[in-house]
Order: sequence, then C-alpha cells, then structure tokens
Amino acid sequence: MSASPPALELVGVAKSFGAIPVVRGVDLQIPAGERHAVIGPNGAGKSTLFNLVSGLFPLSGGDIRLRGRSIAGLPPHRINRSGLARSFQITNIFHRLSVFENLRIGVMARHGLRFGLFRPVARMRQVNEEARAILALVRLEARAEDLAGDLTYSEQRALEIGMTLTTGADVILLDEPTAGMSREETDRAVELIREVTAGKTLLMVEHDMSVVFSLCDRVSVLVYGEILATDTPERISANRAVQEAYLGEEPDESSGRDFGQDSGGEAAP
Ligand SMILES: Nc1ncnc2c1ncn2[C@@H]1O[C@H](COP(=O)(O)OP(=O)(O)OP(=O)(O)O)[C@@H](O)[C@H]1O
Repeated sequence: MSASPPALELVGVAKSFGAIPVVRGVDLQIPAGERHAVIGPNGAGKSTLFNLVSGLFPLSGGDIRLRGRSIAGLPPHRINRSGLARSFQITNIFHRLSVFENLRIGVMARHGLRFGLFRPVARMRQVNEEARAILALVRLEARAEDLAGDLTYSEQRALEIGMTLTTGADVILLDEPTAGMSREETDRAVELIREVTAGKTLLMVEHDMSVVFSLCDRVSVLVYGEILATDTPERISANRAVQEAYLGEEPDESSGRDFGQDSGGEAAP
C-alpha cells in the first residue's frame, strides 16, 4: 500500500431505483495519475456509477472518497470544487458564445468571478491567460472567435473537455468521449485526451476497446452493477469471464473494437 490515499476510491458503492438495485457494491481504487476505463454491456450501470461519483445521484450505500476524503452526500458543485470534473457531453457549452468566451467563463467561475461584477484587471489578465492556454491545449485556437454552436461535433467535444480543465480539477471523468466520432476523429481525440490528462487521474466510460488500449492503464468491467474484473487492458481482453459477459460480441481484432456495443449514437465504422 502506498502512503498517499487513492485519487478516487469507491467503497461498497450501491444504488437502487425503488426496489431495483442497479449498482451493487462496487469497490474500486484509482491511484493518482492512473487512466482508468469502465466498460460493460448496455444497462450495466456505468452512467449511474458516474452520476454517483459526480454527485448527481445520492448513494443508496457505501462511500466515495476523493484523495481519502468522503464526498458522499456533497452536491455536484462542491464535488467539483474539491477537484473532480466531469464532462457532460456537450451540455456544458454555451452555443451562442464564442469558444474563447466559453473557456473564459469556466476559468472565471473557478476564480469566483462573475459577469456584471467588478472585475480587477490583473485577475482578468490571469483569467485570459489561463483560458488561452486551455484553448491551445484542446487545439481550438483557430476557432477562438467562432460561436461554440458552429463547431463540428468533435470540436464541441474538445471544447467540452476544455471546460472540465477550466475547473482546475485533477480527477477528470469523461463519459464516452469518442462516441459518435469517425475513426480519424477518434484517433485525434485519443491524442488530445492523453495530452490534457497528463499528470491527472482519468476515469472514463468507453465502449471502444482500441481507445481503452491506447489510453488506459487499467480497465474495470461492470456487469449487472458489479465489477467482474479490474486489470490491464491486455489481461481484460483475454479474460474468459469478460468475453462471456459480452454474449454475442465476438472479439474483432481488425477494427480494434473487441467489445462492441449496440448503443445507438456510435459512428458508422
Ligand atoms: N433514474 C433512473 N430511474 C430508474 N432506473 C434507472 C435510472 N437511471 C438508470 N436506470 C436503470 O439502471 C440501469 C443501468 O442504467 P445505466 O444507464 O447506468 O447503464 P449503462 O451501463 O450506462 O448503459 P449504456 O451503456 O446503455 O449507457 C438500467 O436498467 C436503467 O434502466
């Protein structure tokens, strides 16, 4: 055991909707700096797990700890301020503001600054610098002045990742960051995610095993609300129990999509 607590720790995490258990006692430790994927068949409880970690749903049981401190019961904005940011697909983006303004608002929020209030010039200079740095990191400099609503789908996803960075969080949750992207867009997104999460802790839901292989240190397989296995991508893809959990999903080495999903929004191959 290392001396420092895990960046993120789930202890016996449970969630029921009415009488129906959906997440059933999940234990998971993610050390600081690890990139970790949660995979699993449709309806396994992956989104619910993310909603529990980010504070959108109250726990039915167990505990969630960020750097050793419980965040159970905290509202999402408090969890966010504690250093955990989640990408909510494209819903965080103000479509009628420019790309730069979007990032600036995110950085301002972190500095406790709001529109319409007195804004000290020196702090605004710092805000602008930070926003520009994130703009470069997510490779949207050429689009800085364009409306966020005019970005392509994958550019919007990049902006969304940029918004999570504006919070300064060092634990990042990404929910299917490459869903709906072509192979080329996916490859670019993987590069971008690798760069922007360097030195941070990443927890992602991802269906595309080629993405998991190229990005993640470890993978957890969630089946019926329970973790079936946690291991390296290589060992997970060779695991018989995992293969059986994806009934009817033959490993497909040619596409790299070892464990396909029948979810709607995926890009055509
Ligand atoms: N708010 C809710 N109320 C009742 N049931 C819910 C709610 N949210 C999710 N569920 C149920 O919980 C189960 C797990 O759903 P969840 O969306 O977490 O699965 P998932 O693994 O993310 O699936 P997918 O890969 O299809 O997104 C499903 O049976 C779903 O119908």
